[in-house]
Amino acid sequence: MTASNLHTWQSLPAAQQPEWPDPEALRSALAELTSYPPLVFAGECDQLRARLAAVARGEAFLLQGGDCAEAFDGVSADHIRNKLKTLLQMAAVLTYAASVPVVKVGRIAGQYSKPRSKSTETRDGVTLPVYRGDSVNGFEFTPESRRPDPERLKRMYHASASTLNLVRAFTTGGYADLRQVHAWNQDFVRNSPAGQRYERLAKEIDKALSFMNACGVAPEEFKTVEFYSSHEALVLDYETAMTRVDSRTGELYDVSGHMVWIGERTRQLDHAHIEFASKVRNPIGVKLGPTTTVDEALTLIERLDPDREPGRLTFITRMGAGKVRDHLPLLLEKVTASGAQPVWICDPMHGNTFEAETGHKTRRFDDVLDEVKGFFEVHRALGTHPGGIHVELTGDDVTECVGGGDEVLVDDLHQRYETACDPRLNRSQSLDLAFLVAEMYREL
Ligand SMILES: O=C[C@H](O)[C@H](O)COP(=O)(O)O
Ligand SMILES: C=C(OP(=O)(O)O)C(=O)O
Repeated sequence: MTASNLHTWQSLPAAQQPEWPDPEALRSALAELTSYPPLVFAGECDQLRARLAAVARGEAFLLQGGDCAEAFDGVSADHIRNKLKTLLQMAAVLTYAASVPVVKVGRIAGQYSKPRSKSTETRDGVTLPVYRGDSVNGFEFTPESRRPDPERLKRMYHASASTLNLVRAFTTGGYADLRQVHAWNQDFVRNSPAGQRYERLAKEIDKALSFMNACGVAPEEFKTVEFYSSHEALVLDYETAMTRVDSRTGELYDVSGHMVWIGERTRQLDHAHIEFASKVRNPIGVKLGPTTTVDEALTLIERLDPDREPGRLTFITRMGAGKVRDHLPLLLEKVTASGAQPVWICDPMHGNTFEAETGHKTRRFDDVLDEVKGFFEVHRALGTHPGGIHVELTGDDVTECVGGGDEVLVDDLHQRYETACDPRLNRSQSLDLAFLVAEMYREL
């Protein structure tokens, strides 16, 4: 793969791209981005591919999660720590309670662009461009803020760099040390039912660690955590500007994140996003909604993983709780019969969104759980591996999804509804989900 054929996507239709009003400003921002250092190293992407290959073989479980849309003003130590803490707690639950190695991937350090159902938004008779993520325009409903501004692509790079820097510091500098399992459970979550359940599990982990310590075993793996970044590769100009030739191999890598995925709205086989993804060596995810046909899934494999390399391709199914049991079996059966071995994970969020009577976009925790259950049932019936979950979550105590052990009611939604786009699980709902998924995994 050479840099010269990276641009082939530009002759194809590209859905969901911003309409930048000033082409010269765009060119200048992209030229600057092209000169910036990579955010991740190609060798790390290869390492993640190897970890995902273990998931594809049924030897590990993928936990992918984070914000629906990261925001520039969310780049603070507290926000980043809380998100990471949530993922570390979920991973501890899954590893200990389901006895499976967990590959940890954040929707983090690059998740700044959103595909939208409509290109405009109307309020009180005023129509403006829709908010497409902080990489494109502002959330505030004013003409100035909603005007796409390519300078934001540079801010996205810097916000991703600061986030990743802190994540690397936390995960290798002692914060993610397994002996900190209790410390991750301080603050508001501690007294929730999930927090209390977690505390009991953390005590067991402590005991196991003390026992191993007494036996003279203190593996380095307990002190640091391998953690990877991922985001939707949506704004192709940005992703292209962040793609580099790997000096070791001469191959192209999108160095804006370790893993990138193509969304449900941009996975058309003859469109630009799949063409772009086919050119880079990163692990690639593709969202598969309920309308996905067997032919589409097989062609995606042909386009993105022609060598059938385990770990290269992850199918992220997001069918909806009411559809997963009907739509997933045929896809899974035919893809497996074709000899391909993608990783299959379940996004139980995007097929289960609805508008509550209060006007908030929300999701029911029970629907989220039911979709994961359906996903596990289908895999169990076909003898394939339910490889992981992909969740929109936050470490903060928000009220965006209804239900969970520390129940959020529809009437509570207005209290701390902070998302810029879709509703996320809060920390205790995320922990609830991890415990329930661990139970499902144990029963396989
Ligand atoms: O996260 C997914 C999509 O970007 C989101 O669901 C689109 O939301 P919309 O239907 O409000 O545009
Ligand atoms: C837009 C998203 O999901 P989907 O493409 O599945 O709708 C997302 O995960 O942010």
